[in-house]
Amino acid sequence: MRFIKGHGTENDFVILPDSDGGLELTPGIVARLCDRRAGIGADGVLRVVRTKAAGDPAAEALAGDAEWFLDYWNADGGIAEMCGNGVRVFARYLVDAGLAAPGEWNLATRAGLRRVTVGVSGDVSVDMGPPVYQGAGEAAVGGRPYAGERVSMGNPHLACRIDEPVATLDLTRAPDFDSEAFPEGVNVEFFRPVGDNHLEMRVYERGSGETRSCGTGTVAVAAAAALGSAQAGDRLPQGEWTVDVLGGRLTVTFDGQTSHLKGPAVLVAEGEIRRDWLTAS
Ligand SMILES: N[C@@H](CCC[C@H](N)C(=O)O)C(=O)O
Repeated sequence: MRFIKGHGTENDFVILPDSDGGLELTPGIVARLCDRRAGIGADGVLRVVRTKAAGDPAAEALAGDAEWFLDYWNADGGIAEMCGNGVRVFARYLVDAGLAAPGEWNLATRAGLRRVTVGVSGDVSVDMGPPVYQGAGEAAVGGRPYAGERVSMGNPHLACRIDEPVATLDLTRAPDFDSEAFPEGVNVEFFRPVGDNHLEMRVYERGSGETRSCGTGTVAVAAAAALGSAQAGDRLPQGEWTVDVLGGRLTVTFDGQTSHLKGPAVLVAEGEIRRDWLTAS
């Protein structure tokens, strides 16, 4: 099985090319691939499959609008609806492999279509869709409660504004959250304003633990920070936000209708996964 290793602001992925959908990926295989000591190591797996061969009727319904489907898996083997950094790295891979031309086109994800803008090299940007505000929520770290804003970016987020530097948080263990509010689990972000439209953020991802970046989380915190500037009701924010994560810097732009995420998407290595390792229990 061929693989490529890539990352977006150090949110890292094992990319598995599977154009015609022959690969039988299981939660166990994904967890082993993502294992940082006994596997390749990653925050998640991106299976690259033609939308019409995705093996998922909801995805295949998007085949007329997007040639490729992002089949995203978290490091623990769970599936997620969307991955903002993953989409960007996936697009970089498609262009690098000659499977898509540089330019602007749709990708299919479990959260629907996402439009990417990708050149021959450099940053990749993606239309992430409008953030969906879902009201207040709460998480706790080491027994200390943090109030946050629930935001859906296709996947669930709780964006908690804090006053102290994010470096002071201990995220070695998963934050506690209300499982009735988040029956499917949640990605929990902690952010602090550090300048005009400028935030720092750390994230504890559902299914992956603390990661060095999260694209959907970045948009969620910018949306939560912008909430005060949005008018009550159905208006969405406008403006550009810089979000510093442990692995670098991302830019989030709101135009009153949707959100765009822009940042680096880097391919690092490629190789073969040994069949004997893959089939060993
Ligand atoms: N790192 C990703 C988000 C990956 C999915 C997330 N862990 C979930 O379960 O929803 C990003 O860049 O958005």
